[in-house]
Amino acid sequence: MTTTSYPDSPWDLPLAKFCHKLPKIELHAHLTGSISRQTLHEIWKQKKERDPAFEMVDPLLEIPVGKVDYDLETFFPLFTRYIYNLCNDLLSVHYSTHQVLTSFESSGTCYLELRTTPRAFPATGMTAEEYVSAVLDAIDEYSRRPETKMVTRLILSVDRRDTLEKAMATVQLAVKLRERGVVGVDLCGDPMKGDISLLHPAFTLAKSSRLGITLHFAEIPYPPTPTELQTLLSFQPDRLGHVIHVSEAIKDEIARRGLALELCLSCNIQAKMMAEVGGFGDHHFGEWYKGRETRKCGLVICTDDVGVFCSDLANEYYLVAMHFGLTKKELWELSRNAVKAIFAGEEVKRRLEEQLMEFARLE
Ligand SMILES: CNc1ncnc2c1ncn2[C@@H]1O[C@H](COP(=O)(O)O)[C@@H](O)[C@H]1O
Repeated sequence: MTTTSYPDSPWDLPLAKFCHKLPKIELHAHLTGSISRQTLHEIWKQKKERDPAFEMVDPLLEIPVGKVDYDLETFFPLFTRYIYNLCNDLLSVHYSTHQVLTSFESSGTCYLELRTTPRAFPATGMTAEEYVSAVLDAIDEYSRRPETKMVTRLILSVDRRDTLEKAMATVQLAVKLRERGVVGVDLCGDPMKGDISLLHPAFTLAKSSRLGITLHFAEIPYPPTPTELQTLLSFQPDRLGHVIHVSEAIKDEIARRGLALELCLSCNIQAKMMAEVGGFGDHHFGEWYKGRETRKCGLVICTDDVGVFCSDLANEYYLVAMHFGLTKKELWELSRNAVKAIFAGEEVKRRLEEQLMEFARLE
């Protein structure tokens, strides 16, 4: 059935179509984790054609279609042992970024803050700055196409295992590339590794440079240092990702600061990150949404790693409606509220707000 068989008003569309059509804001998407298996396969095929001796296993065998049950033990090595070795040159970085942007836009994303960890590839001689530059070139090229409507900005990620020197270099790179669309910094990586307190000066620099700060927060019940959450809050973040294993006192503190939360349902459920492995209805989105008048935080629905967990942003909104009973109007409000949490400036916010108001008037 084609969309033309439905009435023009989005409010009359079946829920799944409505979720697709709704202009949505994506604020937590890791570039490499958002590359689809098909795109990885195409990159692999091109490499194999150029060099028959190329030895890597086909991505469709390494990451079989339909497999989404990666947990924290199996998830991180997928990048370090496999995808980073495949996407390690200008061509593959440019192509994969283009494909990721295309799929976000086709799931109805109107504003995307993509994030990636600057890294050098000794095997091909590409430096960390060249890597980020290649990503920005691909974003530029995509954004300039007349048919592109989605606005894209970039966040640079510090990995929890980075040295302070590397973390400082990432923040300095973010400052240097601000004019090209870098809006903030993130702290990510395997939550079971690293002493993040060593990275404090890097986030102090990010704050004083007026970059947005978002941090992966409370992904596991017992982080490597017991005071990790207090330390992370001392980095003065604007937004927090995941926010799973938090005490009532920390929840109150998050609300007191009015931080925005980037919540990634499919990732948390598939990777079994919740204390009690339950269904979607047990996700903490429900608690924050129900208590939104008491604990006033921006709640932003995000995908995290759509290439691995295979649920796009439209489907994440659909899951929210199905499992927490949100109406179409409430889904629209969720997206509209997410605009307040973006790191881009007032002009972009104003345009997104207009776009959402325009969508609402179509009734
Ligand atoms: C459970 N969710 C998560 N928690 C923590 N870190 C995550 C993550 N999902 C992805 N990453 C981080 O993002 C990198 C891949 O994208 P980029 O190479 O940066 O584009 C991963 O290697 C990991 O460090």
